[in-house]
Amino acid sequence: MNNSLLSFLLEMEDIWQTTLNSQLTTRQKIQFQRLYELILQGNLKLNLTRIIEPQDFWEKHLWDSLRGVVSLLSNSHNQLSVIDIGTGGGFPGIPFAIMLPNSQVNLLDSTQKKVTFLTQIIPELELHNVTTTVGRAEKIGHNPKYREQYDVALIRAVSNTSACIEYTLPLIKKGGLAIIYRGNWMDYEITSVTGVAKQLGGVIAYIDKFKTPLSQGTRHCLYLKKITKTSSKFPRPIGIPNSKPL
Ligand SMILES: C[S@@+](CC[C@H](N)C(=O)[O-])C[C@H]1O[C@@H](n2cnc3c(N)ncnc32)[C@H](O)[C@@H]1O
Repeated sequence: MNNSLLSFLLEMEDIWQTTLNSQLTTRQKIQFQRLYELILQGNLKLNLTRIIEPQDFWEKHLWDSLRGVVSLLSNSHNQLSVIDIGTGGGFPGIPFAIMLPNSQVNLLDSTQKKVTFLTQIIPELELHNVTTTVGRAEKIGHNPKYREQYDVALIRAVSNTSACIEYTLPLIKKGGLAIIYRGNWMDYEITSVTGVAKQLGGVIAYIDKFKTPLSQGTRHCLYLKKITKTSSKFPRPIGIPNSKPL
């Protein structure tokens, strides 16, 4: 077994604790190590990620995935229903599920091969709180099995912000939270984002700006709260939210 991530996790324990408000159990450390190994194996066939060095994996996949949900991590008993839209190799959804085992996480991706891979690795990670769905956010957003069913929708590196809002808000319940992971953010974007959120029944609750702890990369997370039901005209048909942002 290649233990390189595990030893890095141990080295970084203090940073993890202070920046992510949480401590890892032995089980969680082993799950992260196994996830790392499985992603490296998966990469041989599927183009899952270019982030493969242990430090980069720790910072850009594990830490970054969890920094966006830091306010939820301090209570490991949280029982939330969560969807990760465009999850790819399982980020941020799998780290979330490892840290919050009482929450239910649905990993959604439009690429069958990626979802097949995820379905295979979930039992290997001994995760009992994760399901997978293959499909487009534009389509499942109209399916009553998924529409307005989630407390939290996560979305990282999937599309422009307007499309991310159109993908997430229809899927969350009134009172739920959409968390949109971003690199850079310009203050002038607030006007258009406020307008798009309003059309979908949401408001901006908070915009968090932070730096990653090792490479000091700038990150932003947008937290949108859903305050009214989303109109049935959203999401628009496949491809439209991305090509014709609201
Ligand atoms: C760049 S990857 C990001 C993966 C992961 N979220 C991460 O941050 O590492 C984008 C993923 O979104 C998926 N995707 C893009 N548009 C989608 C849509 N409309 N519905 C569902 N999945 C989508 C793609 O198949 C791809 O796996």
